[in-house]
Amino acid sequence: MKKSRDKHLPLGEAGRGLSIIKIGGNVIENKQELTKFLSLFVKLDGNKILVHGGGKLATQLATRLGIESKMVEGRRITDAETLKIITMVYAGLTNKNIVAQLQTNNCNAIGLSGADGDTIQAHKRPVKEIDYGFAGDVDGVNSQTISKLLEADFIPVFCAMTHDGNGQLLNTNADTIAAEVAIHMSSLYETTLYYCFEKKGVLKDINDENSVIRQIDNRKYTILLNDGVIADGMIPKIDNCFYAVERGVEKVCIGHHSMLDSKNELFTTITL
Ligand SMILES: Nc1ncnc2c1ncn2[C@@H]1O[C@H](COP(=O)(O)OP(=O)(O)O)[C@@H](O)[C@H]1O
Ligand SMILES: CC(=O)N[C@@H](CCC(=O)OP(=O)(O)O)C(=O)O
Repeated sequence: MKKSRDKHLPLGEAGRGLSIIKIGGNVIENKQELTKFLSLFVKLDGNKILVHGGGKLATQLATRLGIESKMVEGRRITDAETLKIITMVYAGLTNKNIVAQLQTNNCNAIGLSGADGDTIQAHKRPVKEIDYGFAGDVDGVNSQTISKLLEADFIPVFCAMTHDGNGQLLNTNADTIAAEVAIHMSSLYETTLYYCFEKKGVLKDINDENSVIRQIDNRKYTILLNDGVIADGMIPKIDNCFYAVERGVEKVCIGHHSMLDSKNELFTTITL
């Protein structure tokens, strides 16, 4: 168990474990899956934090409003109109629905964007070859504030939004938010980060649901990338996993949300 590096925290509290779970659009949009996930989430022992995406729903709403969604390498180009849509979808509809559902399960969830309690500070991504618009790169996470919420028995539920401290909300990928929160919280808690998605883990054969690769280290990752086994959204996801492990997160897993059930051992663990 890690000891607290913070003098203000009671040691007993700070030394406990913390689970950070990220869910994406495929879980959020499927009512039955979301309910199943949330019932597993509430049963998890110890401190916990939920981070959710919802990119698919934002794309659907944008289409209905006649706004085209542009993605580059899995990241949304966020112009002023798109920022309004994602604020409504992520910080509004999705976040509040999840919080309300958790409340029905006796789980005292509190919905947050990075602006709430100044929990996640970011800056607008500088324009290089691509102008991502109002996309935020994370500068810092206020682990003290988040820890105070945990100590007060709140369950933080983060959406995929940060702020720049000058009144500007920014769109930040939910996988990145989960990694950054996990990294900063790992100085106070023994932290495990779970990336939940619709498959059982990183698959050797994308068409074979049971071909889960149980462990991926740096060397194996390079081989899998070269062989084209890992592609699309899985590349930035695994990059986030390595980023988190390299910076002190104890354990990082990718799999179906059923991996939160201690009886299920089929998922992927990322190690250095
Ligand atoms: N080897 C692989 N194993 C599992 N999924 C993979 C693999 N390679 C690519 N993928 C794709 O990565 C996707 C997950 O990334 P993404 O869509 O960004 O996740 P999320 O649902 O968390 O937003 C999967 O839906 C799958 O299509
Ligand atoms: C900058 C950026 O790309 N942000 C993401 C945030 C939502 C997200 O990450 O949703 P999923 O986890 O469901 O994919 C987006 O707008 O799509």
